[in-house]
Amino acid sequence: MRALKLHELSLADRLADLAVDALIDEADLSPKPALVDRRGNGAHSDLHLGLMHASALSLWPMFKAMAEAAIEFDEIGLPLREALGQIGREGEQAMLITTQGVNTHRGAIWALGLLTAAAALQPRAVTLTAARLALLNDRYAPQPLSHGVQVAQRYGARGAREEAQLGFPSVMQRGLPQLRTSRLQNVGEQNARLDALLAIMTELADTCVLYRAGPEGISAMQQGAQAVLEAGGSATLAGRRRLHELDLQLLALNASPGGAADLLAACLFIDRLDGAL
Ligand SMILES: CC(C)(COP(=O)(O)OP(=O)(O)OC[C@H]1O[C@@H](n2cnc3c(N)ncnc32)[C@H](O[C@H]2O[C@H](COP(=O)(O)OP(=O)(O)OP(=O)(O)O)[C@@H](O)[C@H]2O)[C@@H]1O)[C@@H](O)C(=O)NCCC(=O)NCCS
Ligand SMILES: Nc1ncnc2[nH]cnc12
Repeated sequence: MRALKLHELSLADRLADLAVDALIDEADLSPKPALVDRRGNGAHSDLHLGLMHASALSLWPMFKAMAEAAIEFDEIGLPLREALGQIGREGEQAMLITTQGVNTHRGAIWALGLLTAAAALQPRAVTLTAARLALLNDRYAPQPLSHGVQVAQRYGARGAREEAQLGFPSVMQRGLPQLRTSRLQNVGEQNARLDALLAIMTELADTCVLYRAGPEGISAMQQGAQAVLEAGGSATLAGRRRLHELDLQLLALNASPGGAADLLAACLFIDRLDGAL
């Protein structure tokens, strides 16, 4: 039988591949502070690396369907936004069936879902297009008292919704420039990705951290990440020591930066779009 060549895959297939690859690469990256990685479960009792992989793979049909919806509707508007919401909710159900009820990738469904659709629609203006989609109000979205909503009420924090509506500033202004700067310094790809994650953590109001550890957790995350970068980044001995300290500090606070992890996956996805389409 003739082997299928990569360029014979449809655009939607390739975007879904890129999104799942980004999620798996994020999960595998180690050592991430207090997050699930190759070393262990971080600050999570119900997550492990195999579950993160299975969850990422379960989302492939959802990402493909989001890209196909964007191609079919072919314009930014409420019909596409509401179709994406419906596909996202179904994807969330598929994830929960795979993980037996554990929330592995809720934030990633939101961020990477919007970016996948945006890449299918406007490959030259992906984050702007994703932001315009995120600004549209899906009339069928449920309004649960999520952790994000609870910490928004308590601390006025801006969460996943606003990050997308603003065009992913944590990725575009922090993560992606750091990823590329670290690569230019020849620190190795894994260290460049760790540095990108740390750069995202320096300013993010991660609602997972806020919910679990309040403003103290956010300060520990932001200042600790900054300290690693100022010490020379994760490829240096001084930076590694700071990274280890940050890991211990976040574990002691039970503070898991799950939102930052999702945004690292978004960063890897956007990085790879160049040249892949
Ligand atoms: C619009 C939504 C994003 C909902 O937003 P909201 O803030 O109301 O909802 P949350 O349920 O709190 O989820 C947001 C998830 O986004 C990630 N995140 C956190 N902070 C940020 C940030 N500043 N910027 C970007 N992304 C951020 C984070 O996801 C990761 O953490 C998950 C674990 O979270 P947590 O809830 O704390 O943990 P649990 O296991 O549930 O509890 P404990 O362990 O603490 O006991 C993990 O999954 C990561 O992915 C936030 O969780 C959008 O999601 C939405 O509308 N959803 C409804 C369904 C839908 O329509 N979907 C389709 C949309 S196209
Ligand atoms: N590696 C990870 N660990 C814990 N929560 C996450 N959410 C997304 N990626 C994660």
